[in-house]
Amino acid sequence: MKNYTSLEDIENLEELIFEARELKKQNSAAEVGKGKTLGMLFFNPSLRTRLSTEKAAKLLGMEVMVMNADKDGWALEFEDGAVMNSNKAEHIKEAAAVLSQYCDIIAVRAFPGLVDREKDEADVVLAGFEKYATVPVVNLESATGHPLQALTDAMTVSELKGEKKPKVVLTWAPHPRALPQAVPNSFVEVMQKMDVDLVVTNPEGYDLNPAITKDTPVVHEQAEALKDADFVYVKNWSSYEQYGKILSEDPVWTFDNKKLGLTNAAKIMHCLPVRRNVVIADEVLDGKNSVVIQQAGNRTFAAQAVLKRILENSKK
Ligand SMILES: NCCC[C@H](NC(=O)CCC(=O)O)C(=O)O
Ligand SMILES: NC(=O)OP(=O)(O)O
Repeated sequence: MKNYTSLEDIENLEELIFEARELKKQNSAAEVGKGKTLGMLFFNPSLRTRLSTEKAAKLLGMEVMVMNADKDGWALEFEDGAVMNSNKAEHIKEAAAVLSQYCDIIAVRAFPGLVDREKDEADVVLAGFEKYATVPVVNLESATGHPLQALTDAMTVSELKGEKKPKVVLTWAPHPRALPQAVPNSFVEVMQKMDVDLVVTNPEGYDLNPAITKDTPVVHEQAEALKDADFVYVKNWSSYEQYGKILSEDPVWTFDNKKLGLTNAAKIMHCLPVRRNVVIADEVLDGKNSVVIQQAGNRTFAAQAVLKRILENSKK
């Protein structure tokens, strides 16, 4: 693994999950990152990604530098050939090259604008770092994907599934704000790599990018999709078709105990942060089927597995 910017960077998912689960058992410091520095740039807020990735790096012996790049850094220009006579003070060419001298791995969080689909799909911030950094780059949630979350989700399913091939349902839920498709995109991509029956359910108008769902069934009847589910991943996203729009806030899609009753006593997952009683009802989040805390706990070990792979690879 050279970079970790999308699920495509995983050579063998099963091995990587195994590694993360082994690291969880050890939960102890290693030497592989000694003398190496992780630099993390956040263009958006974070609790889990920021702290679990920092913890993961430290467990590997790395030094960590974190910057709220949106607030504390110079406004960055990403366009090639731009005449920088407006509000952007620094070009990604210099920023990435300079950071590459301070860091052995650069990790970046940059959400989409949710206005211009083409622009978001170009993932300019992450792609800019990938292009101009001379060290490995890790995606901490970009405009289109959240692969560290997805690896965590895959690890959590692997820990909790029984002998039989599980039915995994990704269901849309309402939310007052327009949210990215990054988390559901990466969840679909990672589940497609696993031995599970995956179904996506969402209201009409909320179908994810068909280039991502591919032949995964997309059902507009939530109750039908939830039938016999062993895992339900609840998540809001804004419309992909009417890009970035909120088309519905219908509470009929909120995940409550009645919905849980339609499943095969499913484990309930969410990446967090979650809006209680809008996305998922208290009774579910506080009930025994919720695994969201275990899921968030696994973030450390998924990140550790990825950073370890990158460090080992860059030693060669
Ligand atoms: N990193 C995990 C989720 C981040 C983001 N959620 C949010 O922005 C929720 C914020 C709110 O509830 O206002 C998302 O859905 O991609
Ligand atoms: N799940 C997740 O990425 O959480 P944060 O946004 O708090 O990092």
